[in-house]
Amino acid sequence: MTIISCLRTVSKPSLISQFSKPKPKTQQSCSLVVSSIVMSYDKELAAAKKAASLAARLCLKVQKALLQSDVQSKNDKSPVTVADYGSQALVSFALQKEFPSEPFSLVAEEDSKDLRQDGAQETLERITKLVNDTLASDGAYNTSTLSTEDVIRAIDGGKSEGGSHGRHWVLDPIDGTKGFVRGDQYAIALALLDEGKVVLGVLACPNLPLASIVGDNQHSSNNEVGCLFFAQVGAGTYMQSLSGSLPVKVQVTAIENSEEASFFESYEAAHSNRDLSSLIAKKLGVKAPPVRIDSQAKYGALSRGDGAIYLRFPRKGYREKIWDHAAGSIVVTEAGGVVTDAAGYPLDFSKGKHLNLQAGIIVTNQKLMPALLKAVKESLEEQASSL
Ligand SMILES: Nc1ncnc2c1ncn2[C@@H]1O[C@H](COP(=O)(O)O)[C@@H](OP(=O)(O)O)[C@H]1O
Ligand SMILES: [Mg+2]
Ligand SMILES: [Mg+2]
Ligand SMILES: [Mg+2]
Repeated sequence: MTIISCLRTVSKPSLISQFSKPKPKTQQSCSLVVSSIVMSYDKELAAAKKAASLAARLCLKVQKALLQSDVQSKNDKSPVTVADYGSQALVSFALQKEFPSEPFSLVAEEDSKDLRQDGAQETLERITKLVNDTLASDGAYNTSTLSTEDVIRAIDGGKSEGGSHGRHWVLDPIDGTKGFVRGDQYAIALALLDEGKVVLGVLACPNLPLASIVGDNQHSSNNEVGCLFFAQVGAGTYMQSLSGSLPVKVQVTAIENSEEASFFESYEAAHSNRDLSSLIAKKLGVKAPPVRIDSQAKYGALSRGDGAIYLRFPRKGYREKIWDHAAGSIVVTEAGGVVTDAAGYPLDFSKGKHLNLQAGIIVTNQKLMPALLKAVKESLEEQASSL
């Protein structure tokens, strides 16, 4: 049996242990190969790319036609649009359609509570029409028209709590809702957790240019927008255009001198402590001004070497959600980057919907991480002592 065919036979971790029993010689050599090779999630990745691309198509359509009346108010005051719900319904529906015989678990940002209120019927019908129109324009799932109840059911497919056992899809149907409403950057972010670890991630960034958004390259002749980043554990990170170009392998920047680095932070000032990031940048000798964009498009941009650092320091008490970082983190780590909390610990996606973090999230390449961690530590101490 060749390495490739051996890999294809292994679709569940439990099968790996079967290889450890005494076996004919060919299977023994196969078990050695399997134990040293990471599992393949090709089928899941293909489904995730398809679902996220479809959701991106829906979002693009809505963003074009966005009216202020589409914006509802949620308890946490963040705007939720018909595109958030439509995107979640589509991805949830598509994944269930792709894997009909497997248990389905989806941890996702939205739920249908507001859509079940009196007066929300018209919004629900608009979402349902959008979902049906998008499915029909693609023709991929060969499905009959969905009812409003089907759409509610699909949205509420995302009620899982996640955790350290089994498989859970993790979805942010529109990350960067504020950017979406402004007409700026946003992402459809989909990841898969297996036994608490992120094993694949897809970021559809409909407004992100294919050319670099940082430094000299930003004046490239290629002004096409719409990127799809995808990564699978052990298999690297790739980018293609949402219009379907061939994927290219991407790598984080190789910069070793922090003075040449430029850094990303949130566009929204309320999402991260800018005084702290500018103190850190100063300690590192960073000369370029911060690049401020919404959503996990920051992780996508970093994965292909636009900029070198991402700094995120929410206010005290804010709890980060796994759907805001799961897909982005594997897209960066598979491209050779490092994603940790402010104390240098890896992010733990196995504890349910939230991440338990020390102070913030920092991202850079392996060479710059030690200097970045030192600058973060010193800056946090300085800020604390000045209070
Ligand atoms: N006060 C706050 N601090 C940090 N993050 C916040 C925040 N309020 C909202 N967010 C999160 O920041 C995400 C956007 O990230 P960014 O700042 O990188 O654009 C939002 O995702 P949604 O837009 O999906 O709600 C939301 O989950
Ligand atoms: Mg939100
Ligand atoms: Mg989000
Ligand atoms: Mg969101």
